[in-house]
Amino acid sequence: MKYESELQIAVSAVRAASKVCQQVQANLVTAATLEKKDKSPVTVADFASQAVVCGALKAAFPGVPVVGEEDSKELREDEAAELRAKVAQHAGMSEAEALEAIDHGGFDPASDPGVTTYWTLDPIDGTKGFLRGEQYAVALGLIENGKVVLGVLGCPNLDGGLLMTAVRGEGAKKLSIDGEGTDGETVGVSDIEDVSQANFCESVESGHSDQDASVKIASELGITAEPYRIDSQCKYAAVARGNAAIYLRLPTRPGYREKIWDHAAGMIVVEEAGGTVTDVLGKPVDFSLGRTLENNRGIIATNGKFHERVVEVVSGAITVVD
Ligand SMILES: Nc1ncnc2c1ncn2[C@@H]1O[C@H](COP(=O)(O)OS(=O)(=O)O)[C@@H](OP(=O)(O)O)[C@H]1O
Ligand SMILES: [Mg+2]
Ligand SMILES: [Mg+2]
Ligand SMILES: [Mg+2]
Repeated sequence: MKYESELQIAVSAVRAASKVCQQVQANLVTAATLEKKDKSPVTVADFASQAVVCGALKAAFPGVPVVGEEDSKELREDEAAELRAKVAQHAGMSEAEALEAIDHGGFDPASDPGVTTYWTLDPIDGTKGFLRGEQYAVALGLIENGKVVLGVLGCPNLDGGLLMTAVRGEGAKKLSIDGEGTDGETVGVSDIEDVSQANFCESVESGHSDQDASVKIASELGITAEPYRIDSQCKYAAVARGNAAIYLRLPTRPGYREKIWDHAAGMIVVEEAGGTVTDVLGKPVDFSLGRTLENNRGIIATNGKFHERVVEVVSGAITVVD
């Protein structure tokens, strides 16, 4: 199999980071933090998760850079001493090791177009879901020449903890988050062919996807099922295993660019499960342009049976402003 050692390391790193996140969610997300809308639990988990994954990638593949969502700037400040200690404790590292590992994720592909192979990491995707005690994901993808070739998506709260993996051309698999190794059950998209019978998933947060537009689009497609709102790249997992046939992420404001780590792992999992992923205008998703998907707007993922029809209706229903 291709990418065998990359997959092995990625799976074990995402499993370890998922456990760190589960522990933080169990210990630090409380009724009091929910009440106060206190974001500190996710901050600890975000940094610790990035430290764990980047530490493992740096040890195994020192020459392959990582495009991670977080950096250690805030964590290095004097006022962050307490936070820094918590991060190191949850990551199981010294403070210096944790800071160094986090900064291994500081690569920007736009800064060096000669580098065409890199990892991209979202240490916690769906931070708002994490804080609500709901769904979130640890998402790691490997990019080569602008395309995702491998993805590992940890979904610690989905069905008691599952992990989806995909290697380009080799299908998508479902593994337990607590297990070992990389063997798993093959997953496949829904086989619904009539779009009116499909259901779609979207963000819980209305600021991340235009939920008013999705109501109109669903009605035009003849879809009557309620939207399935779920946080994070768990939406891609839902499409990959047939819980939803469509994922709509519709631009909410001009100027926003999707981040590569918000899509790499989820996208390859859906594609390898038999689905199709493009942006809202039907363009292929280009991961070669830096930390963002500069040339794409929004996302449409489907089971592949009526993708063009969905793109057509979405293109007619929304105006994409730069
Ligand atoms: N305006 C806008 N449009 C689109 N996307 C945005 C926007 N603002 C933020 N983000 C990114 O959304 C990521 C969270 O994704 P979801 O919407 O799937 O999850 S959630 O409903 O917020 O839980 C979230 O990822 P995390 O920061 O990792 O949680 C952001 O990178
Ligand atoms: Mg994210
Ligand atoms: Mg994140
Ligand atoms: Mg974020």
